[in-house]
Amino acid sequence: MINVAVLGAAGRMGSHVVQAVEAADDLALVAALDTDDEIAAATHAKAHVAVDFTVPDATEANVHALIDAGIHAVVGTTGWTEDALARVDEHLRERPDLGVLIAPNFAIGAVLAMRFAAAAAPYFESAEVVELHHPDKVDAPSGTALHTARGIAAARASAGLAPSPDATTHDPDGARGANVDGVHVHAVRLRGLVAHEEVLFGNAGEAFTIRTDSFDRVSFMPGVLLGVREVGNHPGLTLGLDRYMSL
Ligand SMILES: NC(=O)C1=CN([C@@H]2O[C@H](COP(=O)(O)OP(=O)(O)OC[C@H]3O[C@@H](n4cnc5c(N)ncnc54)[C@H](OP(=O)(O)O)[C@@H]3O)[C@@H](O)[C@H]2O)C=CC1
Ligand SMILES: O=C(O)C1=N[C@H](C(=O)O)C[C@H](O)C1
Repeated sequence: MINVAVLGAAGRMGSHVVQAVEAADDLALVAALDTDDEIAAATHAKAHVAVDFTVPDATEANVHALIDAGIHAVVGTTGWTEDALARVDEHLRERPDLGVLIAPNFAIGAVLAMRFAAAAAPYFESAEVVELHHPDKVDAPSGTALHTARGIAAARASAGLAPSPDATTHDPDGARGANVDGVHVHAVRLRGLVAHEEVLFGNAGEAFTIRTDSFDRVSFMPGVLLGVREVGNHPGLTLGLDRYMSL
């Protein structure tokens, strides 16, 4: 039995994780924590793994506290910077027995979309990312879109591709979106949506589109549970659920 604590348990994602853990025969929910609760409560409850779906401003401090407490961490919260990831990596050197998984998206379709986008990237002159989310989301672009764009940019760089063609010289209102390592990323916020992404590739005379849709937050739960079950077998810092899958 794996004892699980959920941080952000009252939130949109955390409340789904609480239900998914409670429904799993091999997992025990031992702590459901939210704002103002101390990580110490997870220690007292003998948690082996903590799942963090909180807010970008809180998640790094939570992960450091979990490492200090000797608890594996599965993190879905977005907003991680390269510097913050480096600090977690450094901290984990003090605890080589612990695993921390930080994944921008736990939906299987989104994990595959990120991998497929990186695989397709060397073969197209143009690439852009459009992410579409519910309007209560606090960060933009989404963590998934950032990861997707960085993967495309790295694959293009490895293949020696020139920048995507773009004649724009006048864009006073930022209509071309965010520029993530040379890949333009556009964020839509619309009531009725949950989490969606399109990756657009173009060559002369053709287009290739990858699209992933999470219509319901239940779509993230199989990936979260995979992370909970596997994090103890993967010491150190892991970025992306694909690292736990045979892809
Ligand atoms: N990786 C993935 O697959 C997915 C990632 N996400 C990401 O997960 C995060 C959460 O999303 P969502 O559930 O929609 O957001 P919510 O705002 O619904 O939930 C966040 C919860 O965390 C609570 N909280 C804030 N600070 C702390 C803290 N220090 N300790 C414990 N709890 C805290 C909030 O309380 P309060 O409201 O009082 O501040 C709230 O209940 C976002 O970064 C989002 O991008 C979302 C979906 C999928
Ligand atoms: O806030 C959300 O809802 C989501 N956040 C994650 C992100 O920023 O990529 C994952 C998913 O897109 C849902």
